[in-house]
Amino acid sequence: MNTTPEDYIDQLFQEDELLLKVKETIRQKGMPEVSVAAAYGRLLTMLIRISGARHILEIGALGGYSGICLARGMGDEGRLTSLELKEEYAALAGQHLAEAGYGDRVEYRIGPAADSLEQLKQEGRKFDFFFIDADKENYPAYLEYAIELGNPGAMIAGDNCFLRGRTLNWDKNGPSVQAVRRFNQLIAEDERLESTLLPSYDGLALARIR
Ligand SMILES: C[S@@+](CC[C@H](N)C(=O)[O-])C[C@H]1O[C@@H](n2cnc3c(N)ncnc32)[C@H](O)[C@@H]1O
Repeated sequence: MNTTPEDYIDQLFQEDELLLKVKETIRQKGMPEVSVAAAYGRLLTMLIRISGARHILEIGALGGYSGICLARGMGDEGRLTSLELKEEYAALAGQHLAEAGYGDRVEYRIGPAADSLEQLKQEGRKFDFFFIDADKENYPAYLEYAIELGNPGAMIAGDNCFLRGRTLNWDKNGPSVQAVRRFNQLIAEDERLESTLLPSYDGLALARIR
């Protein structure tokens, strides 16, 4: 009997108690169970640690699972800014980040991420690492903002590039599918980026701003 590479990896690497608790709370509250795959969460921690990123921007907080993974890679100077549409989700994420020990190093901005991104741009804020994981129709716009708000050498990660197979199914052409295809194409072709796309789980785009 064969197992998938993803199941094999998930069995090898166990999530710690706090991350399991975040997932359980999301389940109990009836929130969407769409936290980043555990293996990609670990990858985010590693990328932030390796790159030394200090100013980190997350788009889509949910219950704080990826926020904890991002924060775990930060050094003492690291700060996480997280954009979330729903106030109750941001509150829960903030609670979990506090439990993880990062309560004083995370800022939540509530409302449509496009508005918060414009506000951050007006404030002249710059970031070293972006994790894009919110409404798919705005992925191309979020990528453009990330390039504008990124310091040279900043990294961009974007989750769900395959939309559970819909991106790869040419019979599917809804607005989210078209937007994610456009995002993937920009990731591949934009000359301001060096980039790749990891094919496991739901697909993770990785780029570095030149
Ligand atoms: C896939 S979940 C994020 C999961 C989270 N990054 C994690 O892995 O733990 C997407 C989140 O984006 C939020 N969201 C949806 N549309 C948004 C928008 N226009 N602006 C900001 N956040 C949005 C949703 O409320 C949801 O919490």
